[in-house]
Amino acid sequence: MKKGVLLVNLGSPESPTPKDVKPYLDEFLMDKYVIDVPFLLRALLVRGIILQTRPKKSAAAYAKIWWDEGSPLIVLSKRLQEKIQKQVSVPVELAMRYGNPSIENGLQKLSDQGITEVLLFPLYPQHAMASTETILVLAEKLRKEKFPHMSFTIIPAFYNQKDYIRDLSNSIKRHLEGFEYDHLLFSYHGIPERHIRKTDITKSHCKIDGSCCNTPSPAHEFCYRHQCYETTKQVVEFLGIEEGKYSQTFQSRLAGDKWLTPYTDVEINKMPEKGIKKLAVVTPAFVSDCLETLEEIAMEANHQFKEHGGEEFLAIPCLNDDDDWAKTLSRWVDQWAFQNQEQTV
Ligand SMILES: C=CC1=C(C)c2cc3[nH]c(cc4nc(cc5[nH]c(cc1n2)c(C)c5CCC(=O)O)C(CCC(=O)O)=C4C)c(C)c3C=C
Ligand SMILES: [Fe+2]
Ligand SMILES: [Fe+2]
Repeated sequence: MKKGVLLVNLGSPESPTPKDVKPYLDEFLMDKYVIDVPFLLRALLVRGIILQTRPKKSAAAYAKIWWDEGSPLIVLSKRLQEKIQKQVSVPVELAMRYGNPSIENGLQKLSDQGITEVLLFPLYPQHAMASTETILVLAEKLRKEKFPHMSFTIIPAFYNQKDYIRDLSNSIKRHLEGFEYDHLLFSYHGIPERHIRKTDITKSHCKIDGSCCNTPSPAHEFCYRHQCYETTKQVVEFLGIEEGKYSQTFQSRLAGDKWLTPYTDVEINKMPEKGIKKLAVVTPAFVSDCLETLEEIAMEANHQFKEHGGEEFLAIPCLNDDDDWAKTLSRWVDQWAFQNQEQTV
């Protein structure tokens, strides 16, 4: 049995133009794990309302962060894949949940190399139905329909893995060198509160209040909110950041639903009047810098912070293709590859 790895990230449009952003957003927002309402209502909302205006606005935002080589998210994911490939003994392919290179294309490339055992690796530290789960569902559908000779091993959300916390913390520490911050903000991608309730396997634990995410429960295996708090807690412990000098918020909400609070933009705007003049922001829901970190945080939030009286703003880059992080992922891949070898011997 031959083994290979499929790294999967979110994806980006082909170019930062409304013509390419529209089909990308259509695929993304018509995913029932992202906008989780019945098909007709989803089509009405997405195609009848959101896609009438958002592609132009989003394309303008993408244009501000686009690189000569393409989308930062895809370029950075490729760099990570290449670094891992150099350090491991099995083939490593890269795919995107939306747009290209597709998951089907990635599985086909692995299949063409005779690979039957695939390590499926969603590049998300915290589990959410709109990120990890939709990858797993689509990959399984494709496996059943087109690659029945393959089997998958899944890398679960790694929000509390010692190696991840260490690499993330060390990266934050390096970027904070020489920046005397008043406050460190952990800003995570938001999700609608309803998604938290839907992924609660106990169907009763998640109250989305002050205590549920700190009270041990089997629900936490899939609770995005708990996993975000846990990442923050462990990084803060690792770095020895004192109470009051950090906080956690959720960014990038769409209009309509109630999303996880507190909201990043609302909190950042209030900070200068509370005496926070030098703000550092880290975005641990993303392993690769993307629209949401480069435009929404490094540009927009930075601007808003200063408009409200802030003085200095530091957007800490994601782990991207950090050498230690690439080494950690390579070690995880090799552990799986060799463990399986031992099992089959
Ligand atoms: C942390 C992982 C992510 C979760 C969970 C997530 C949920 C989620 N997102 C939207 C809507 C949009 N997200 C957009 C961009 C975007 N989202 C993530 C990650 C998660 N999203 C990333 C990495 C990116 C950036 C992609 C890039 O190309 O750089 C966008 C598109 C941009 C825009 O128009 O603003 C939308 C829309 C929803 C509705 C949702 C959960 C329900
Ligand atoms: Fe998103
Ligand atoms: Fe909770």
